[in-house]
Amino acid sequence: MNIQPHIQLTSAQACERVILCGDPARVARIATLLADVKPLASNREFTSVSGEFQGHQLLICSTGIGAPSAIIALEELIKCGGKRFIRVGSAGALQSHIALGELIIAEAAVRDDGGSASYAPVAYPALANRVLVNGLSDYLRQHQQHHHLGIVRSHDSFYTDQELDICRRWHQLGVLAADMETAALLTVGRIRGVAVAAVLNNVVLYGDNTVEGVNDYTAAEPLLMHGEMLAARAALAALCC
Ligand SMILES: O=P(O)(O)O[C@H]1O[C@H](CO)[C@@H](O)[C@H]1O
Ligand SMILES: O=c1cc[nH]c(=O)[nH]1
Repeated sequence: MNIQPHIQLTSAQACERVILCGDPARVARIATLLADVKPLASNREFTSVSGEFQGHQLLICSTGIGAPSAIIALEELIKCGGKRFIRVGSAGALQSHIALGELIIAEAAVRDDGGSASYAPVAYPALANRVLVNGLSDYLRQHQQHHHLGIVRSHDSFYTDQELDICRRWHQLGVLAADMETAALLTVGRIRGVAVAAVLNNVVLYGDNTVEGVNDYTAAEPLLMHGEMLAARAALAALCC
């Protein structure tokens, strides 16, 4: 049984259903929704726990920031038996009708990342798994939670001098929000034949300062924590239906 070099898991911890998130601290917060939680591994940016939800075994694993580490986590989790993945992430809105803490379900993603480009030309679409997308939106609709469905953009840069112009361009094209991992996860998931989707918590209003918005995304911010836990509940429902 080979131990995967980065996530430090083996197929002995096999779990078909997986929640992915960027921040390792989010793993413990999402795990409060599970029963029988067991810490599995913590290596670099990859922290994982297992647990049970409504009779189903699940794994939660952090992926760090950006496409390369997200792809590494996805590839190694697939080797450990992962088949269905939902990213519970955060994003910055690219449209002014998206409020703080509101959720965005990615139907597809603009591939402005370098990681997915090493797998397929950018003309290859980054498309979410339809069953998981429906599961996420069904849960939010049933719980009367206003949410958004559409295209997000995944990027590699935070601090270039062109960020405002880049955001304005994708805003004009109707893209809903920006994150850094969704496009890579959707692309590599498709290529590997596993189901992947993403539900993103809006932590920055369109037009507001991105750095300040990301800085405010802490466990002390109730609106953003509400969005995070709602995203996690929707992901659990979609993975376990
Ligand atoms: O909160 P997570 O899931 O990490 O998502 C977003 O936050 C990070 C940037 O601050 C990037 O990883 C971006 O995709
Ligand atoms: O623009 C943004 C805001 C939050 N997180 C991102 O990845 N991008």
